[in-house]
Amino acid sequence: RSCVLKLKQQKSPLNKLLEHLLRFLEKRDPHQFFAWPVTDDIAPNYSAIISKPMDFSTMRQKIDAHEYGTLTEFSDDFKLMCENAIKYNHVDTVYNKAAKKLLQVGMKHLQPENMMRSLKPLS
Ligand SMILES: COc1ccc(Br)cc1-c1nc(N)nc2[nH]cnc12
Repeated sequence: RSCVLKLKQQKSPLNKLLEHLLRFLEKRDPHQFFAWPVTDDIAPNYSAIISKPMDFSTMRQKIDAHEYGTLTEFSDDFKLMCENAIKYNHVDTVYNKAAKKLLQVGMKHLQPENMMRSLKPLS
């Protein structure tokens, strides 16, 4: 029984990388606009305008459920999250601006050649 538990606790290298990247990206959302799903209460008619919502808590659940097979799938959800905020919110809002900034920072660090920059503390 204990060996089964041990196997369960083993994190795959990809999952370790994704958890590190998620923490790195969450730090760049100080207002926590992207920490939780956007509700229609917060943003009127959001669910009618945004067909595929995404947020950091959902991404964490997907990591824990091993739903990301590749780094690209993780990056795609990150881009979707930012693009939703850019689409729903007018260009002169804090949310649109924060999403553009977060997307720019995220894409910089999600490029393989730049990955070492955000992974150095791990090595
Ligand atoms: C979870 O969302 C929020 C939480 C707290 C606060 Br204040 C605002 C939002 C929020 N509001 C809008 N209009 N668009 C978004 N895109 C991502 N976040 C948001």
